[in-house]
Amino acid sequence: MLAVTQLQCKRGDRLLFSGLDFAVAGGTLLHVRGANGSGKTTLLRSLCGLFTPDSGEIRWKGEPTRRLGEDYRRDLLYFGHLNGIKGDLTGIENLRIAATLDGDRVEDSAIWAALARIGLVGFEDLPTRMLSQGQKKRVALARLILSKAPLWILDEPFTALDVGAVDLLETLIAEHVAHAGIVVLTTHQEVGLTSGQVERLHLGG
Ligand SMILES: Nc1ncnc2c1ncn2[C@@H]1O[C@H](COP(=O)(O)OP(=O)(O)OP(=O)(O)O)[C@@H](O)[C@H]1O
Repeated sequence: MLAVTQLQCKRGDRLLFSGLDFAVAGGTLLHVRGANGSGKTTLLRSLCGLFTPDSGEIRWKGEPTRRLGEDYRRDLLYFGHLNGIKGDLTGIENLRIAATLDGDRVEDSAIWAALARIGLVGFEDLPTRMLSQGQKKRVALARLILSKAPLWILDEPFTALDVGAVDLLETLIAEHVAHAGIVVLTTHQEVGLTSGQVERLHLGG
């Protein structure tokens, strides 16, 4: 479903990777690994169309992603280093806006339920700038519960989460893969799955 051929990325004069080939089918977790600076974030941003590779092709359902444009972005949920959470807005408002931007119609009751599942009962109506770092991250992660996108691209999603939130995120990832979704992620920890495939890609030789 997601296929990369002969991808090459440079940052300045530094060649991060070249000739990168891989394909990921539904029901698969692709764990991208490599040392600090090996290009993991650059690869994930390339997959999302946020960074332009020097050469190579990224295809989704057989079509080049640059040609699919919006049709690809609708199928994609990207979770980057920045939470993408607006501090002046409440958790409810943030998730409502995120869903609208993703092109999803989501009922408010589903947003309240997502925030409850992620452990934010009682914090739904506070401006998110009043939440702790971990709580802000939980608001952002609630997007995973609400999203209908088949492709999740998650860059270090476990950072700043406590044990309970780590367990929940592992469960969400496992459920997504079990429902034939694709997860591409970078993390320094192992992620267990109850069903589906785990594949590994190592950057940096
Ligand atoms: N905006 C930028 N301009 C120039 N070089 C950059 C830029 N962003 C990243 N780089 C360089 O590209 C290389 C790869 O960075 P990238 O963030 O993709 O690595 P990473 O494997 O995700 O690292 P980490 O594990 O530390 O998060 C690094 O050497 C970094 O210095």
